Parts: sequence; structure tokens; C-alpha cells
Amino acid sequence: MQLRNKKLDMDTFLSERTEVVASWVTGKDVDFEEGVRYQHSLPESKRFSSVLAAADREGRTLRQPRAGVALVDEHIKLLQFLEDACDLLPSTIDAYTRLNHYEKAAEGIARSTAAGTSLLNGFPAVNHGLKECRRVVESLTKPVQVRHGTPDARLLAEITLAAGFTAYEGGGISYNIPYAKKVPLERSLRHWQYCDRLVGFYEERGVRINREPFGPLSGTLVPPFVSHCVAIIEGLLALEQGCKCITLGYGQAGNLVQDIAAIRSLRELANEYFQAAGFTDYQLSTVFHQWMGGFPENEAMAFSVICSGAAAAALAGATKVIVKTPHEASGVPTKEANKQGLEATTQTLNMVREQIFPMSPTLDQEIELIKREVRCVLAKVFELGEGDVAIGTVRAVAAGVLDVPFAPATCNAGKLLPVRDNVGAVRIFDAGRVPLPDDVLTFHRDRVAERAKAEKREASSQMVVDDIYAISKSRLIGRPR
Ligand SMILES: CCC[C@H]1O[C@@H](n2cnc3c(N)ncnc32)[C@H](O)[C@@H]1O
Repeated sequence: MQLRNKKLDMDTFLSERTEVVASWVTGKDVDFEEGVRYQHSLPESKRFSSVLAAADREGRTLRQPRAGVALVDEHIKLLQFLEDACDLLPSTIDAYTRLNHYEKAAEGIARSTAAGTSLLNGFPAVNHGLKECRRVVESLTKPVQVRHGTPDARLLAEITLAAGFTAYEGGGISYNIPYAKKVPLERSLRHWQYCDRLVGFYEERGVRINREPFGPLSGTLVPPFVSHCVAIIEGLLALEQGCKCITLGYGQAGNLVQDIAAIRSLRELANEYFQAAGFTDYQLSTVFHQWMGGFPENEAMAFSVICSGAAAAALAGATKVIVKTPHEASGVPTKEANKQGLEATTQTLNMVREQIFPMSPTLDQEIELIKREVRCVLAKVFELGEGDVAIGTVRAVAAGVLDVPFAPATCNAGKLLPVRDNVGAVRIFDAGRVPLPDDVLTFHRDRVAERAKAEKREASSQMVVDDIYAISKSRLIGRPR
């Protein structure tokens, strides 16, 4: 396997770049030097890294929606409509572009133009190309990030970074395992080394681009240690390629103490692993994603889920919260619904931001538990990779050591089965082949047994199914009827 966690040299990168920019007609418009000049021309108020740094200094939690539509003018109108209600802007990329099906994206643009409304589920940035993407950036006053789900995001990165987007979400694991079925992990990891090296080249020219691995993964009952392991690995891979501004993320699970423990442990563990790997001059921030699972159709109840996530994000001290909308149960939200999600989040953030969630033995126990679990799994990843975390990742996923619950990728073992305990914290029902110490497994087993006793039923996969639907049915824990 030629994959190595080593910084790509210029020759390797440039020879690959020829193929990347030729992979769709709009690639020919990208000129790296011109992109560097344009990035330097942006005011600090439009640079993700500056806004994130200020928020961390001030202890503020920033608001960011997801948003993306097919046509440029509509996308600009959408983001202009949202920008007064948030701190950071997205451009959510459509599903065809995520699969590099640019010809289908082109058809979608044509059909959307004919229909006078967006018929794509996101913004097809590659098809629109550099100038049109730059027109988006020019039309806004806030920093813009590319949010997508692309295993091969090389051309998308070339175009959007040269166009002035100042943050890029994703990674070789987090945009493969939860998003793709049959993309070999080595391939997506290698493609993302290219993306990270490109960010590293911008960094070497004084342009700081924020990199945000996709935290929530399958977004379905993912235990904190699982998403933390992936986030930390992708942070290490990005740092190796010269990225300096890393935001690590986590998806709300629903038990407040566990969610706060997750964000606080994530920051501490990232610093522990980044510094152990010899990196010191990086900028670290965290992002909390409001509930990523099934939502209630009832919009008032959806707002309640949104606000519970906003409260957790602020109490956890997350640098950023990714905001959901009351249309989550139905699909791509209207701009009005998107803005309402932001406004509800703002109200809760404003009411919570001056409050301190006290340390407690329970919170401390959750933080320590997550740290132990992450350290166990990552030790195995490094061992399997004989010190190389990229190789170790591929082998760990193949061995079921890294295992993302409810993920579609065939390379993912899918043996780890989570379930909520009697207070709604996500625990391990079946560890599969994840190497956790016996006392940790006993802790999880005892917590699950408490619930089984309370519900007068055996712990079972039925409990797991009940939990998956619970929040959309206005519960946290999937209790038997
Ligand atoms: C991992 C991201 C999944 C979530 O990302 C949101 N999402 C996806 N596409 C759009 C879009 N075009 N506009 C606004 N939100 C969008 C939905 O919440 C979805 O559950």
C-alpha cells in the first residue's frame, strides 16, 4: 500500500494536479497564484480562521447553518438572507458533485433553470466554476465554508479555495465511511492528503484555510469515542500536510452531561495527540452539530430539538454550533425555515452563554471514560500502522477496531452496536471488535442493564431500533410503549 502519512512533495502534488484540474472543464480556470492573491485580498472579517480565533478568545459559540441551492443567483440570495442571523456561512454542495458526477450536476442546473427553482440538494460549485464561486464570496459579508460529503474532493477544493472560500469540511474517513459504499479507504485518504496539501500550500503563502473533519459520521447513536478517534486521526493527517487551523466536531447525542463531556474531552484529546505528534503551532477549535438523527415533523418540536442542541453547544464551550431547521424531517429547508433555526439557536445561545455548567463527579467520569476509550482505540490504530496513522487507519477499519455504527461503507465492520442507557447516554450494547478494556465494557453493560431492568425487558437490538426513532417521536430514549 503506497499510502503513507507523509507530507506530499511538490512534484508529486503538481503531477497529480494536472489530472485533477483536467477532470472537468472548469478546472482550467484555476490559477493557484491568482487564488493566493485573491485570498490575501479578503478582509479578516471574511476569513474563517480569524473569526474562529476571536470566538475562542471571547468564549463565544458561533452559529453556522447548512445551505445550498442549484443556481448561483438563488444561492447568493439564500446566503444573503441568512447572513445577518449567523456568524459563519456554508455552501452545502449537491449530491451529484459529491460523487464527481458533474455531467448530472450540469443536467440539474439546466432543469433548475427551466423550472425556476432548485432541483438539486446543494450548490454545484465545480460546474459553476471559479468566477461564479467568487461572485458568491464577493456578494457576502461573512466567511464562507464548503460543506459536502465527497470522497474525492480535490477539484472542488482547487476551485472553491481559489474562489475565496476560507474553510473546507471533510476528510478521508469522515467523508467516506458515512457517505460512500465502495470507495476504498486508501483512495479517499490519499485524495484528502491532496486536499490538505493544497491547504498547506495556501498556508505556506500566508493564507490560512480552516479544515473541519466531519464530526458526526453516521449521525446515529455514534459513541463519543468513535467520532473522536476519527476526528483526531483526520486532524493529524491534515497537520502533516501543513494545515494549521483545525476544527474538530461531534454530533449531539442528547444526554446533556455526555454531550458536554464529549466536547470538552475532544479539545483536550486533540491537544494531547497533536502535541505528542510534534505539532505545536496550530489553531484548534470545536464544533457541535445539533442532532443529526431523525427529527420530529412537528415544527414546534423540531425547534425544541434545535434549542436543546444550542444549549448543549454553549454549555460545552464549543467554538461553533451547526444549526438545524424545522424542515429537517421533510428535506431541504426554505430560506425562511433555515433562518428560523438560526434565530431559535440565537435566543438559546444568548440565554445560556453567561451560564457555567458545573464540574461534577458524573461529568468528570464521562470525560475520563471517553479519554480512556479513545486512547485504547488509537493505541491500536498506531500499533496496526507500525506508527503510521494513515496505514493504521486502513488496517484498523478492516479489523473492526475503528467501527462506525450504521455506516454504509462495505469496508466498515458495522459490528459495534450502541444503545441508550436509562438516562439517555449512548452506551455500547455490542463492542464488536473494538478493543476496549473489560472494566470499560462492564461500565457500559451495567448502564444498559439498569435500563433493561427499568423497562422490564432484555437489552436487545429492538432497544436500538427504538432509540433510533425516539427523538422523531418526541422522546430521547426509545421506551417500550
Ligand atoms: C451531514 C449533513 C446532513 C444534513 O445537512 C442538512 N442539509 C443538507 N443539504 C442541505 C441544504 N441544501 N440546505 C440546508 N441544509 C441541508 C440537513 O439537515 C441534513 O440532515
